[in-house]
Amino acid sequence: MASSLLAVVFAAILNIVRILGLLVRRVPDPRLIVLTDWLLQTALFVSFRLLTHPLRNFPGPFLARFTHAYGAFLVWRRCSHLTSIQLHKKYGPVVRIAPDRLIFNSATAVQDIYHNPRVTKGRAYVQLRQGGQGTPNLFNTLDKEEHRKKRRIIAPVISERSMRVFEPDMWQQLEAFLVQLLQSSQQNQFVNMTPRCERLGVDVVGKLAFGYSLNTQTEPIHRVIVEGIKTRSNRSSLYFFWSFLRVFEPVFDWFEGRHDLDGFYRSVKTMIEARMSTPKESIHDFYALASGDIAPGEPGLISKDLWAEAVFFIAAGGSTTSTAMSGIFFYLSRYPDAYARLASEIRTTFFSGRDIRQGPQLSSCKYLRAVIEETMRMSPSTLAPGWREQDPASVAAGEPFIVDGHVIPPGTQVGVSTYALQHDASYFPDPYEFRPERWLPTNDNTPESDSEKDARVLMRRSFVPFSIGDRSCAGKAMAYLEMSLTVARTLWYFDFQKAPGNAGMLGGGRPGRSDGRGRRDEFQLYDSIVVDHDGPNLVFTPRGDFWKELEI
Ligand code: HEM
Repeated sequence: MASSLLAVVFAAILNIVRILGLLVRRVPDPRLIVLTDWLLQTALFVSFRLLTHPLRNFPGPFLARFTHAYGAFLVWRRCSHLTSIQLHKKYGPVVRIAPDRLIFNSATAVQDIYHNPRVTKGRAYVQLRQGGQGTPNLFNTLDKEEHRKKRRIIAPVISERSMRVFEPDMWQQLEAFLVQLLQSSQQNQFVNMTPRCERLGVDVVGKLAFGYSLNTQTEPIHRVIVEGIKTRSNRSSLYFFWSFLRVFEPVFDWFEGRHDLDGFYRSVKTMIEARMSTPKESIHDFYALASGDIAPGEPGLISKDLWAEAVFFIAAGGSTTSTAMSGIFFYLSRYPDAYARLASEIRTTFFSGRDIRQGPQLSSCKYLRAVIEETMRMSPSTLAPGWREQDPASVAAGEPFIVDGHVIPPGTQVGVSTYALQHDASYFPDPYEFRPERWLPTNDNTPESDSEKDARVLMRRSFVPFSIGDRSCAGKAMAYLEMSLTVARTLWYFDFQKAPGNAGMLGGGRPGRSDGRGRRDEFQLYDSIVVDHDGPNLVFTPRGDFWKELEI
């Protein structure tokens, strides 16, 4: 109320100043008038933001109070996850990172934001629609009822049950991955795991989405999908933070070209068209399971709904798992004890590489699960906070929205940096140490004390790589299956270590850097909607004659 009153007063002052400006137009130098007008407007704007903005009492960098440019600059430098740790150290568990955005860093805030029926996705997600206004998909729908409907349609495609039917297709793609590793090992070449895992991820999701063999692992034709996903993601992450930047789209096109983006869209179109000409029920895929509810379009045309879901599905399923898998290979090549323990678990649980399938034996590999979780803790596949805001229905009902004890004004977007939270020493002691054991029960038989139990519960609640609540990842079962099969089968057929010399350093930090990238044994991530990375470079050696099982 007070702030709207002040806004009216400021507007009145501004108008008086403008009228005065008109009156003095006889002054010979009009530049002076423009300058005075501009200075006054700026002074009024700054005073308004400092004195009356509903978020004025939240701490944060001075510039972030006035403009989204501060946060957008961090996104552009691809380091906002690293900076959020520094900001939380400086300002505490809540930081104002933009005029209308707050980031939090506590287990309580995670529950208050992501597990809260009064909350919906923030309006920033509209920027993740094609062109910033296109048809909403499951991921960027804001309306809760519309989201529920979409989720009911798509969740069965990637459920645990669906994965039982889909596993042979995943297996086939994984076989190609292993054969490629074998060939590199026979040619004594080291392997950069980032492109290998990216191509595996895309091939798997292409099969699941439209029963289509993209074969990016073995042929170059559709590899542009991987680059296209990255280009789209880099731009979207800027718009996700500051929608104004979309006006520069033609400039980005001019500098970067649209080759990758157009190639990505062309490949998706090829897949959909090929699938639409095949009988629907003949393949177990997204198209067969979901196209009854998502109108596929007139014969020969792809509907906007199907297109929006397909573009997201390919990107979500293809890139996230590849980040986690590259991270797992990175950490195993740096931590010999973890490598030895995991290799021993895999090699004693199964009798042959052919037995490594979904089921109780794979589930019994507790250390494998711990390695996956520890990797996703240290190097989560999504770095940008998932922005949320109070649902309009809750605002209309006059309900309060409280996060970690703070009353959040309507229209404010709030989020948690998964990276910062998962590196908070109060939840994860020695947060930069890769220690899968933290996810396992202790071996000794001494019962857990109350404080140990509390610490374990708190650690679990602060581990959120898939997010939580009704907008959490729908593809979790698929992701765990893909990561488990890939790592277990690789360790069955091969031993690996980091490449010798400088090549072996790829993927790690550079000692001496003070920007959060100074840790040699931390897998370096570059912030974007789809996280970017490079490496590790690894040398593979086949184990005995086990490789002969592979279908070359
Ligand atoms: C390690 C692998 C993965 C990680 C860490 C991950 C993480 C996430 C996160 C954090 C979200 C919520 C994002 C937000 O709120 O902005 C999300 C949403 C989603 N993910 Fe994943 N994801 C992974 C793999 C997959 C896979 C393989 C699929 C399957 C194609 C998938 C499908 C989805 C879908 C459909 C949503 C939207 C859910 C909704 O809004 O209802 N994800 N994922």
